[in-house]
Amino acid sequence: MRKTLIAGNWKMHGNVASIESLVNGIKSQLDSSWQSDILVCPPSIYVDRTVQLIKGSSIKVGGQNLSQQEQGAFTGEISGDMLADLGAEYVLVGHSERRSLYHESNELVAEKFAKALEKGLTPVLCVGETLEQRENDTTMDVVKGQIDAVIDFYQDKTAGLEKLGQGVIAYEPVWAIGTGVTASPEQAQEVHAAIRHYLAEMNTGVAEEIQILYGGSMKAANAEELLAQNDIDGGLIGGASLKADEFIAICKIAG
Ligand SMILES: O=C(CO)COP(=O)(O)O
Repeated sequence: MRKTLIAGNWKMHGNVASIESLVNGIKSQLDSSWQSDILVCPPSIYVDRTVQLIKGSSIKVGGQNLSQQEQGAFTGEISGDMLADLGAEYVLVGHSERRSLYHESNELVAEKFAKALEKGLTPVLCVGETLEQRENDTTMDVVKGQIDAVIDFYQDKTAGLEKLGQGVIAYEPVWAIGTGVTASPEQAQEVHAAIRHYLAEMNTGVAEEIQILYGGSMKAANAEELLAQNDIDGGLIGGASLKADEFIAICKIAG
């Protein structure tokens, strides 16, 4: 039975005061009977503070990105060790904004995925197609390519699949991110099921167990329908995760 994961990606938003009020707002409304995991991914500079703020609650903290490098002369980069050192448990890799704005290739994202695992962090591999790719009917080719790169990073396919299975996948259609246009529950479920089917052809255990989150304009008003789909195991939420009441409403639906 896959556990639901509700994750907030705060992107480059917030300051000390707003993050304090956001975390306290979420914390104060948590219900200990909820079965889902709750994760927040602040900007890296606020990871430390967020970890302090969530203390005493079940909320987990993740980074939004990490370097594929171990350490050294890489000005401006954040290593997996640093995130883990501060108490982060997860890290996003390959968010579409990183892929498009910072030219992160599938291969680079695979390196980051591997580095995260090596450091004891759970990588959340973000995958998804642009509107043009969807219109050209290449959604699954794109998504498979993004997943294959992670598997192929390892010596053999069996090891690669096992490593992939230690992470989380987030399907985030680029056309639905920050646009207010959500994939319909059917559209999202179709891709989630296709991802699971693709993995099942290679390793049924990994396919059954891996959490596949949906991301792209998810909010309290559409979360119920999306989370009701068989292959949607949670959400990766941007804008709606910046408001405590809205985020908590989604967590409550996930229950
Ligand atoms: O990119 C996202 C989460 O990583 C989704 O962002 P929005 O929820 O703002 O569309």
